[in-house]
Amino acid sequence: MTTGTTLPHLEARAVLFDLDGTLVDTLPDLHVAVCATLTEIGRPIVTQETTRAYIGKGLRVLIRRLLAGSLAATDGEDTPQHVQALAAFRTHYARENGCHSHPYPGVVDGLRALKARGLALGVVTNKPDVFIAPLLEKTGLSGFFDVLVGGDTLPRIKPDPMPVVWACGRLGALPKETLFVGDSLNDALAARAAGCPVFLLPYGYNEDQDVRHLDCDAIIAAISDIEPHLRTVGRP
Ligand SMILES: O=C(O)COP(=O)(O)O
Ligand SMILES: [Mg+2]
Repeated sequence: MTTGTTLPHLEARAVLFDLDGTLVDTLPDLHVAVCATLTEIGRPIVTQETTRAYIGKGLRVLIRRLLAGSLAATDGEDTPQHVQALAAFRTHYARENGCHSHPYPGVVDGLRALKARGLALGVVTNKPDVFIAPLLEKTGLSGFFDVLVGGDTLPRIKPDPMPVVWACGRLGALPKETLFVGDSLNDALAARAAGCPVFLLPYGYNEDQDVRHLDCDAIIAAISDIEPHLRTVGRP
């Protein structure tokens, strides 16, 4: 793993981005929707730091963790209360999505620079599909991406490599020519298993862990740090 000025130079045709915690700081929206959901089902609200720790493995796991009050609660059967909480969250988040969220510093400039170089760009997120386009629209990021893969596009989500491999295929690029940029273990595992080089950002949500301990090719400070370090193979 390298940081700062010692970033590796990569040859790339395409760049895939995680969404929550990488391109957009969505925690404020998610937290308002989490608290509204807990209130609706008669549970005490949680702190924003708890919501931050529970984000990452998709909506179903977020709800499981909230109802169990534990980061470890990732598997199991859905009870009627899970089903009720999931439905409530979808309603509340549809209202809040994009209202209090902002792209991180360097995102717009960084995406513009990559686009100007002719690279194909995509998003691979565990966020449910229905929320992706409205969020990109409200945060001024729609129009940059050639493919969007969400939490229900395919049978598997990150950390499985399936959505990453599929997105590479849609962009006409081999995984080894596609840089994956994310903020979490789910991203690093999915991208590595797919065969992509991986850059991670330290400012996002990584289920309470420090990304600096993860297997990646570089930790970068901002999306605008990427373009100077890419050699373009050519647009597919
Ligand atoms: O919805 C989540 O759990 C996380 O979404 P992400 O994959 O964009 O970080
Ligand atoms: Mg993320």
